Amino acid sequence: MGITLRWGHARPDRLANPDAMTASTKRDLRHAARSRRREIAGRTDALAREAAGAAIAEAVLRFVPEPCRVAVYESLPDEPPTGPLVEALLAAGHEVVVPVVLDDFSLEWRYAVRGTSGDDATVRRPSHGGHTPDPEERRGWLGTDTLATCDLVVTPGLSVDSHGTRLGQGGGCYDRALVHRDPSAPVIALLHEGEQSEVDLPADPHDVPVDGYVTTTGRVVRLR
Ligand SMILES: Nc1nc2c(c(=O)[nH]1)N(C=O)[C@@H](CNc1ccc(C(=O)N[C@@H](CCC(=O)O)C(=O)O)cc1)CN2
Ligand SMILES: Nc1ncnc2c1ncn2[C@@H]1O[C@H](COP(=O)(O)OP(=O)(O)OP(=O)(O)O)[C@@H](O)[C@H]1O
Repeated sequence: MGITLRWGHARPDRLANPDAMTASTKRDLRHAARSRRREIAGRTDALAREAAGAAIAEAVLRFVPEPCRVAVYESLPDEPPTGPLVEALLAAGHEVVVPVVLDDFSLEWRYAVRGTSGDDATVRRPSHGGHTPDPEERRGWLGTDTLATCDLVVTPGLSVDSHGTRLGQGGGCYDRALVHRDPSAPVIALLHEGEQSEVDLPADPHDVPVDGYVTTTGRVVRLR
């Protein structure tokens, strides 16, 4: 008896717009990656988190031998910790900038302050319950094209595949910001150990690949 292949029906709206096709796939992958991240964070105690922060700091610092400007971000409780990295970079004399999300999902940048960490407002736009900056604060912003002046860009991400395709939080904030980067500056994502993707992630034309990633065990993986 022959095998009958049962083809599914293509949804015309998805076929007409490849971006829409990856958008729904990305949504599912993001959902799974977020629950994996919650699970990893749930079994990471304070001591392990401290070790992860130190391992990331040590690994990333090896990328920046000369005093330079590094873009980092203020990690949320479930994310690989960036606090020790910011501290270590500042202590070594580097300039550190961190993002502020704007209503149109673009990112502004400001100098990092020692000891501050991300909270809910970090990933909420001002018009959607996030932090609304006052004029004084705005005066300290460095411009949405600040990545052009950075020698190393450290991005958040839920997963990265072997080509450097990064799955982010879905705002497209980093894709917009990375348009401005200096092409000679490495872009690296931070992941919990185990979050790297063994299968190819869907990539849209706007997705800017990362050059590698660093994990919470201090493992450095160069991809490009
Ligand atoms: N720690 C950290 N900081 C970061 C990021 C990150 O992933 N981690 N970002 C990585 O890109 C940027 C912010 N990314 C964002 C991605 C999505 C939405 C968003 O869809 N927000 C919804 C409300 C979400 C909620 O209520 O929880 C909205 O504003 O409508 C906002 C910001 C910049 N800073
Ligand atoms: N350079 C860009 N200019 C305008 N819109 C963009 C740009 N990059 C991405 N977007 C839009 O942002 C939305 C989210 O994109 P995507 O799903 O790739 O986000 P992500 O990479 O997971 O998020 P992030 O970059 O914040 O980590 C999409 O609707 C996409 O069209």
